[in-house]
Amino acid sequence: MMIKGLRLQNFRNYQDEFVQFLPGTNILIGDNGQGKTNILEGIYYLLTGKSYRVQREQELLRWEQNEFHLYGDFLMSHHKVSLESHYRDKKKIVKINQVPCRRLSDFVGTINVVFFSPDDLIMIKGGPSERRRFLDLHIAQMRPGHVSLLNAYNKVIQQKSALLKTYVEKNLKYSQLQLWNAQILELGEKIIRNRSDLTKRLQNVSGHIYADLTSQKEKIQISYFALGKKTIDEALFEFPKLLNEKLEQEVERQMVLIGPHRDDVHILLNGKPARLYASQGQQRSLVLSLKLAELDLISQEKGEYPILLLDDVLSELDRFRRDYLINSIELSRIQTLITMTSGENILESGTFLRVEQGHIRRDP
Ligand SMILES: Nc1ncnc2c1ncn2[C@@H]1O[C@H](COP(=O)(O)OP(=O)(O)OP(=O)(O)O)[C@@H](O)[C@H]1O
Repeated sequence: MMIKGLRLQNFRNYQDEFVQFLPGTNILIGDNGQGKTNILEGIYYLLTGKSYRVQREQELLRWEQNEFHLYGDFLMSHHKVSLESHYRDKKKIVKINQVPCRRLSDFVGTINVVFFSPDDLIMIKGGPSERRRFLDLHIAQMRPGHVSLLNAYNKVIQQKSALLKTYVEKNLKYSQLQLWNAQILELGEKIIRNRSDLTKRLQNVSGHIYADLTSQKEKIQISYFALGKKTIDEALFEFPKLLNEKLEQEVERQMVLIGPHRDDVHILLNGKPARLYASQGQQRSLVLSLKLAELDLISQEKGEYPILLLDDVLSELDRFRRDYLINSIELSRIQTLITMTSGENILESGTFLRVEQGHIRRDP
């Protein structure tokens, strides 16, 4: 998969800018604060309907503007695909080949992307929601139905939470909560299965990569930890019982205590929780292994590598890991867009694109 061109209108610090990309490595080079990351963010938003950095589209609007447009030309299996995203008045319209899509899930995953930035270290040290987000974003690209599933599930959780907050005051009955539990069970089971399937595949691939990165000296184990149970089979078997057992406690605490919205991914490094014990360098290696595994899994399923976006990553890796990453990209001919600050001189070959105050030009 590759991106051939991108037009940004009123997106972040871009007024109206067009940029062409070539196969292989494209290096976005410039001083701090010129708009390098904004380009990657635009591509990521165009392909996933989400920003990697912020929750609200409002922040993506160029200051003082009330609408933005993004247009991208892509290649997938030698076919041209054009994607368009238009945001105005809190509404977004997305088009594939000029045809509007009704739902986000109709276009997410058309062209795949893997984003890697230093902020991703939060996947290791941050809370469970960061790890769930990583899984969900990957699954959504592979199985767009996962987006609808999560939306439906989150709505049910919100409705049940609202009911729990007024339960005593309105003198409600358990049977009313149990109606929501039936939906939590049905949707939650599918979410758990999707996430645990992906985790197993990630474990296989990233386990090998991590071992390679550490000359076979260190070992990682990754497993999906559902409903606080040791195995997925046990969690799914106990799910209906747990939902019933926790009702009283849920009423007392006024929150939904059982379901995949509280699950986690356990990452063990040499048998110990990475969240507690991994050093900075080990965290970087872990995230690098997971990202490379993501690339691999997408290519296994789609028959082509996704587009890789690397934001300020190379300068953070030591020589060995950087070379490992660059070799993997070059060997697999993955189209990669890399941001680099002027003067870093980490990469010598590739297409250089100079970014200066919201303007992009090809560097000779
Ligand atoms: N909504 C917005 N409207 C206009 N300009 C914005 C908006 N959001 C951010 N900017 C500007 O975009 C610039 C930051 O762009 P970006 O994050 O892409 O920088 P960068 O080139 O990647 O820098 P660094 O090397 O420091 O990471 C800043 O100058 C910021 O003021």
